[in-house]
Amino acid sequence: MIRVAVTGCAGNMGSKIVKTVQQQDNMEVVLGIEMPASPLAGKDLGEQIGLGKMGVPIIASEDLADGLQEYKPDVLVDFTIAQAAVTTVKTCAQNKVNVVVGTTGISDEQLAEMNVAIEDNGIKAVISPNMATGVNVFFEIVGQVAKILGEDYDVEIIEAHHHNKQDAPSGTAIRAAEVVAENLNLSLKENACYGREGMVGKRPENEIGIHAIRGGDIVGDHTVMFAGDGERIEVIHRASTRQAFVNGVIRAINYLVSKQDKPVADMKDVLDLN
Ligand SMILES: NC(=O)C1=CN([C@@H]2O[C@H](COP(=O)(O)OP(=O)(O)OC[C@H]3O[C@@H](n4cnc5c(N)ncnc54)[C@H](OP(=O)(O)O)[C@@H]3O)[C@@H](O)[C@H]2O)C=CC1
Ligand SMILES: O=C(O)C1=N[C@H](C(=O)O)C[C@H](O)C1
Repeated sequence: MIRVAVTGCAGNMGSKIVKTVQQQDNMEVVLGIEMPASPLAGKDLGEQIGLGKMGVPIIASEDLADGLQEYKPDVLVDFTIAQAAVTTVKTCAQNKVNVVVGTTGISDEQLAEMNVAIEDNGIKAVISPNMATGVNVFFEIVGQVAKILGEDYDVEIIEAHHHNKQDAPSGTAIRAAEVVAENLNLSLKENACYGREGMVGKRPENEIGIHAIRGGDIVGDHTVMFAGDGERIEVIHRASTRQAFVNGVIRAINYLVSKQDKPVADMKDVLDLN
């Protein structure tokens, strides 16, 4: 059995990941982790997320190192917030626990910090801003369209998410922008435009627009628009339930444990899209 720990275990994603892991024949949840000083600490995980008593504890994240030593997970899955994810990955690395990280809003510096901890301590990690199979195929299509159309088409990326989302733009929108930039041989840093307001003037050539909508319970929509003279192409992915992401997490855990041959992989590796 693959022993799984879940940070953010009572959150939108964490709670669904716990439920789906428990339905697998080859894995089980052994530990849940919540916010520092969380009132959920010490409670039974199953009882807190509607599964009934599981005999699996929730601990607060300040006790993570002790929890990893005691419950010995093979993999920890993190869907929390960026700063928490960095601390969690470092603690996992020091305790030789592999990680699957879906948390977004992670800066380049934070990602570098995580990668150093992973490589220095010899653990493995799958890190991806979107675990859904369809989104990872969407990235491939977006890359191909960008390459075929070239620089004559203006690229605008629009994402929409629920009103509780903390980070903007979404990690998926940023990855889509990176894919476009790579395929057009452009620097994303130099050409990204995050929203527009006021007398912004004529659209610069090569600009990659990125726009975030927040409202209601939208699970996650991403559109990449390629606008040319007299026509446009829109590549769209819409997630209608979070189960699409959770299913990817299960695939990532299995891949990490049985096939992964490099320290840091992403869903392209998991889905064999390389
Ligand atoms: N890669 C992917 O496929 C996907 C990625 N995401 C990303 O996952 C992240 C979480 O999303 P979502 O589940 O909707 O968010 P939620 O706010 O529902 O869940 C986050 C959970 O993490 C907890 N938490 C916060 N800080 C810590 C900490 N230091 N230690 C342990 N737990 C902590 C929160 O506790 P509290 O509520 O008390 O603050 C909460 O229970 C986001 O970054 C989101 O963008 C989401 C969906 C898919
Ligand atoms: O916060 C969310 O909900 C989601 N976040 C991810 C992102 O930022 O890309 C993935 C998904 O769209 C849902």
